[in-house]
Amino acid sequence: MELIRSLAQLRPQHRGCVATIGNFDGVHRGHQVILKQLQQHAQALQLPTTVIIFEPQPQEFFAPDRAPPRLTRLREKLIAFQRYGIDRVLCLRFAKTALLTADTFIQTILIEGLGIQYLVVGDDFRFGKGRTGDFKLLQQAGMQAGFQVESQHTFIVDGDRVSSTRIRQALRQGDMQLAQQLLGHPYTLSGRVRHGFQRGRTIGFPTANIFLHRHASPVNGVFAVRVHGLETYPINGVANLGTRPTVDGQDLLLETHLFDFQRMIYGHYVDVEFVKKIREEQRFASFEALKQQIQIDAATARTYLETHS
Ligand SMILES: Cc1cc2nc3c(=O)[nH]c(=O)nc-3n(C[C@H](O)[C@H](O)[C@H](O)COP(=O)(O)O)c2cc1C
Ligand SMILES: Nc1ncnc2c1ncn2[C@@H]1O[C@H](COP(=O)(O)OP(=O)(O)OP(=O)(O)O)[C@@H](O)[C@H]1O
Repeated sequence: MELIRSLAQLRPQHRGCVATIGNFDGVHRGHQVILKQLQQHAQALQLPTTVIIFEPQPQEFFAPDRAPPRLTRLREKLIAFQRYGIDRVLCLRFAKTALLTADTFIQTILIEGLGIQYLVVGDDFRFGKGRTGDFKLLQQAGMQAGFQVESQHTFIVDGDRVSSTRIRQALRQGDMQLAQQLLGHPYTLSGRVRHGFQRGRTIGFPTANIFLHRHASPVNGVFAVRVHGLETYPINGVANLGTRPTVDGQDLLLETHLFDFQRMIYGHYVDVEFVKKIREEQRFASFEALKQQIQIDAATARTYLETHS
């Protein structure tokens, strides 16, 4: 898969493709339907697939303080696109794209930049300055410029539209099963294991730490987890995602204690799959009280994972 980081990087060989546009936060089941459609048309037309995304995401650009925490960072989206067989990703800097009217967006990006032949979008897709562009406008432009546009029906689970907002809500409520159903895969956070303050090992719970480098996460609290990327099979564990109020922590940290595992894993890149929420993070009166609770959490997680494999 090829990543094209700006319009300026587009070359004549990138022209002629089957494309879609959007945030694709979570690359959830609604998005997956679009990606599948894209592939089918690309195969029929013998053209490559191109996904157009924006960085930062529009909400993060317009209201950075109010934007909800992302489900997937750029790296995770790219891994998902690759998994779904996408050929190219055009990642546009939204600061520039935000200024384009819908007509200019179509002309400069879709027609002159990519020379698209076929476009697939969701039925509520909006774009361009003031979100004035829609399926109808795309269709009119397509008739003039010679490309086809298809609108995909809203993908629904249990009577409601699958959306990144709904997935965030499920995660906030600790409903990992619903989140998985909407995502089409379990919710996972990835990162490199770093050194912690090493108090964990003094209480018998050494942890693999992943700094999330962000202010907010869609999930918080204590979870039964499966960690991928260390062995050929997943390793069970118990994790806390939070700021560790008991030890006056500040940064958002994902700390995982792996069961029956002793290897040094600093520097390893791992995927932590959130299987079951156990409880919210709390401030404990003492480190001893926290230790006792972690013992209970570990036993709860172990039992759950062993009985739900
Ligand atoms: C399963 C588990 C649950 C935890 N729950 C909490 C919690 O509720 N409140 C809290 O302040 N810290 C919690 N922690 C984080 C501990 O404060 C942290 O692991 C401890 O301070 C040791 O960190 P260090 O090894 O980086 O020094 C939890 C850690 C684990 C592994
Ligand atoms: N449930 C769905 N069914 C069909 N198409 C969808 C669905 N969710 C998103 N899409 C489409 O996928 C493409 C990329 O979506 P994007 O993430 O930008 O939009 P969105 O509608 O804001 O999604 P979300 O609400 O999930 O964040 C768009 O064309 C959008 O219309």
